Amino acid sequence: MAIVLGENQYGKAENRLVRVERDGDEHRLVDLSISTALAGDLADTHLTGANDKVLATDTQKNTVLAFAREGVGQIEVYGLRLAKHFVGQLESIHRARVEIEQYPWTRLGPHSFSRSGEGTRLATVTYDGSATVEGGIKDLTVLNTTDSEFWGYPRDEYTTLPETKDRILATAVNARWLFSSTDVDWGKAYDTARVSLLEAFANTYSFSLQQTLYAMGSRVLQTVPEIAEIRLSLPNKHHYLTDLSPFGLDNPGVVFHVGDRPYGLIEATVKRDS
Ligand SMILES: O=c1[nH]c(=O)c2[nH]c(=O)[nH]c2[nH]1
Repeated sequence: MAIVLGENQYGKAENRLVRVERDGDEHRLVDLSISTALAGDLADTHLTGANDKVLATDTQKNTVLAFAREGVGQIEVYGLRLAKHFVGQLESIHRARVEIEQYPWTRLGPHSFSRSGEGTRLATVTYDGSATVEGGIKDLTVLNTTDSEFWGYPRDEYTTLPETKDRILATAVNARWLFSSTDVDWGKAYDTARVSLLEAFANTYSFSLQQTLYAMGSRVLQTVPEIAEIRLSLPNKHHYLTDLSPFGLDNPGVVFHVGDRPYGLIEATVKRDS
């Protein structure tokens, strides 16, 4: 039986990096997690342990930190700088993937901040001679207290879910979008995509989370021309109306208990037809 090495990559995962920008009395904060992953002519280290083609993961970590000295800027640009550097560094490295998460902070004062819930910004840059950039957002928790129904689904011997003409709809948006170019105003694209997701969620009268997902994805494609497609993964954060009748109380849509798990997970890609 022949045994061969399959696909492989290696890197330093989840480098946590905070950069403080002190130009002036009002400081700015950049809070990131960066994961690097390199691939290429790396059979030797797996098969014989010869490491002459391996850019050490410790070196990758140091590079991530050293590059931040000069400035981070938009995370897509920082990712592109790093990915191109890694591929240029050793003949053996053919592809670099840099995944960045940027945690949001709200200003409290000139040098004070609080972590905010406006969603974690994501960027994944892949460089193998040409560059691919994906943006995204995760942990953007949203909720509509009404304008959500779910009914008309088939019933079989295992169906117990009552149909509803009024429910809470809540999710934590997890979205990734593929840019068709690297010549993009990254900050504007992110802000526009984020606002579009929120507006479409808030303004869609929903008959299913699937319908809301499609509306959210469509809105992003309508408002950010450089985005070719968007993948959405939306957990349905179920809110169950609590039965208060044992206590002699009614419950006209006031008290809910929130289900943790299991949860519905609604996922789809929305893309341009071309
Ligand atoms: O929006 C929903 N989509 C579903 O597919 C589904 N399934 C379910 O039990 N509740 C819901 N809600």
